[in-house]
Amino acid sequence: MSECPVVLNKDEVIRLLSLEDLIPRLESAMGKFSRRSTSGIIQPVRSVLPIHKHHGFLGLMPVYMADEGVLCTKLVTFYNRAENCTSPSTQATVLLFDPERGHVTAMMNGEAITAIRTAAVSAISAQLLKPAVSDVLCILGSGQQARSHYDVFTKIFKFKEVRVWSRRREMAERFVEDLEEPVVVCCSVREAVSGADVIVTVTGATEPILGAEWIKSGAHIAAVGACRPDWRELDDVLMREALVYVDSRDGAHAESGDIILSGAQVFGELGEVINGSVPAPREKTTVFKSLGMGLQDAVAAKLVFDKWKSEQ
Ligand SMILES: NC(=O)c1ccc[n+]([C@@H]2O[C@H](COP(=O)([O-])OP(=O)(O)OC[C@H]3O[C@@H](n4cnc5c(N)ncnc54)[C@H](O)[C@@H]3O)[C@@H](O)[C@H]2O)c1
Ligand SMILES: O=C(O)[C@@H]1CCCCN1
Repeated sequence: MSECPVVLNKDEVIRLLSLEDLIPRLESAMGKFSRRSTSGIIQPVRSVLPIHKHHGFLGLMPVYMADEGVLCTKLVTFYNRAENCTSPSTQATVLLFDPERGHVTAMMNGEAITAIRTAAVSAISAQLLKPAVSDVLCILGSGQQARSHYDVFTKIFKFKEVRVWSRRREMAERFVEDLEEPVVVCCSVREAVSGADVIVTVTGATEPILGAEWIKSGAHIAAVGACRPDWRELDDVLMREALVYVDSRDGAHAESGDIILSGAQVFGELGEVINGSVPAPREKTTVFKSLGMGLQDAVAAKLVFDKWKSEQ
C-alpha cells in the first residue's frame, strides 16, 4: 500500500453523511446509471459467495464512476439467522480507491452507509411514486433498516400515522420505545397495512409475508428485504398486479426472488423515472423492489470522504 488509508468509524460516517446532501447526489447518479452506455458508470451485478455452514453470504459490490473519478467497493456480509444472535445481520466495509494509482484512500464503516443510503433510495422512490395524499406509513420489520427507514421517512414526509409490525410483538414494542413520536404497534401484517398509503418491507423473510388482498389500491410499497433469488416478501398477485420498479434491471433479474419467482415484469428503473423516460402514475399500486447497488454506496462514501477532507 503506497499510502495509509483514512479510516472512518460508524459515528464519523453518521456525522458526515447528511441526507440533504445525499439525496440529490443519489438521484443524479441513479439517473445517470439508467442512461447506460453514456453513463461512464461500470457496475457489475454483485458477486455473492454463500457461507452455507453459517446461513450467510459475502457480497462484493464494486463500481467505477469514470466522470467523477470514483472507484469503490463495498464488502458486505449478510446472514439469515435467529433473532437472538447478537451480531447485526448485515455488516459492511466500504473502500474508496485512487482510480489512477490504485491505492486505497479511505476505508469506512459500511453499516451506517448501508442503513442510510438504502432508506434514502426508498424515500426517493416514495417521493416519485406514493399517492398524492399519503397519510399512513407502515413499516414491516423492526431491525436496522426499519429504524433507518423510520428516521428518513419521518424526516422527509409528513404522515398522520405511522405503524409498525414485527414477527415478534415484543421486538416492535422495543422498536417504538426509542422513538419520540407515537407509532402504532400492530398485531398482524393485515392490520398494519390496511389502508396504508406507503408500506416499507424490511424483513428477513424468505416466504411472502405481504399479500395483494390486504393493500389499498394505489399504495406504494418499498420492498427492501428478500435479496436472494429464492427469497420472497411479496406474494405473486401483488408482484404481477402492481407496477414494479427496480434500482437495476440486471440486479433484479439475477437476485430478486419476488421478481424471478412471480414472473412479474419490470416496468422501469428508478433512474428512468428520475430521467422522465418511464412514467410514475401515482394512482396505481406501485412496488419499488430495492436490492441495493454499489453505486449508491460509492456516492455516499465519496460524500463522507469529501466532507472529512474539507474539515482537515
Ligand atoms: N435493498 C437493500 O439495499 C438492502 C440493504 C440492506 C439490507 N437489506 C435487506 O433488508 C432486510 C432487513 O435488513 P436489516 O438490516 O434491517 O435486518 P435486521 O436483522 O436488523 O432486521 C430484520 C427484521 O426482519 C424480521 N424477520 C426476520 N425473519 C423474518 C421472517 N421470516 N418473517 C418476518 N419477519 C422476519 C426480524 O424480526 C427483524 O425485525 C434484510 O432482508 C436485508 O438483507 C436490503
Ligand atoms: O445493497 C446492500 O447493501 C444489501 C446488502 C445485503 C443484501 C441486500 N443488499
